[in-house]
Amino acid sequence: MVVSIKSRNQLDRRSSDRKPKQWDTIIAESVTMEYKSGNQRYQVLKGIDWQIQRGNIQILMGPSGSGKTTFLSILAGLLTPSLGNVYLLGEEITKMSSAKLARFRRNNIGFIFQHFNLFPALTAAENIEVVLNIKGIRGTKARYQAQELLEHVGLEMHANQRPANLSGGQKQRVAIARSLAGHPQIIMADEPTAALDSTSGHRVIELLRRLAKEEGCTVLMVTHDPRILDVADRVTYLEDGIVKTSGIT
Ligand SMILES: Nc1ncnc2c1ncn2[C@@H]1O[C@H](COP(=O)(O)OP(=O)(O)OP(=O)(O)O)[C@@H](O)[C@H]1O
Repeated sequence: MVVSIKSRNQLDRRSSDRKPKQWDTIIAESVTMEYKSGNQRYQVLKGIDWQIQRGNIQILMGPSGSGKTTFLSILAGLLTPSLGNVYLLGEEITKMSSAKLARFRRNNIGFIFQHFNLFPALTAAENIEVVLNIKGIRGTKARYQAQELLEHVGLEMHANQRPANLSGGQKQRVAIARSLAGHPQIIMADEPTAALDSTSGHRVIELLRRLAKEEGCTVLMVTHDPRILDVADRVTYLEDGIVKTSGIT
């Protein structure tokens, strides 16, 4: 896939340009992932070195099957790499026990997926309250914070609606509001605008931009959506299991 970007500054830099670790929210060191298929093993990720600085919006692009979702899942601590290390906010998540990692993810990462994953039986506000409850925020405080989060995404008037009564864009904004519960420092999103029409897509993109630029969240997105390039600080192009700086013009 050929995409255009405004400046070569958006391109990934090679490891010689790497900043000291304290500046980076996410660091991947030699990340390798092998899958097995019958007796065969094949490498989807081939020793990737990579990093993202705080407050950046980083986009991950690449052809279908190039390993974007696998890489995002490893960076999020949802998958363990075959080899290599991942550091989030200065902590090595690849060394954490599963309980510690689950706690770390809960406290620090907000996830946004293409298919919303909202609970259909719960209202927009309740969908957010559930996550707040998991994070130890309950009762009136959770109700208040859920309302505040819905205001943040412009959906305060829809707090009592169930997902079936919301448009795709509104559902995605509820999902974003939910991912912000507890103020995570990192937002990870897989195709957050893929299911949205142009207006809703732009609202979601603007929201993600505000989170990064006004609130210092680090946003990592897998996307094929060229509109997101307008707000991206950097674009990484993944191909054949490695990070390529070419292929983007
Ligand atoms: N659990 C798994 N077991 C075996 N192979 C897998 C597994 N998950 C992914 N793969 C394979 O690894 C490769 C990379 O998959 P991945 O989903 O990471 O790619 P992608 O770049 O996100 O693709 P797309 O843009 O189509 O979503 C694909 O060939 C896929 O079939």
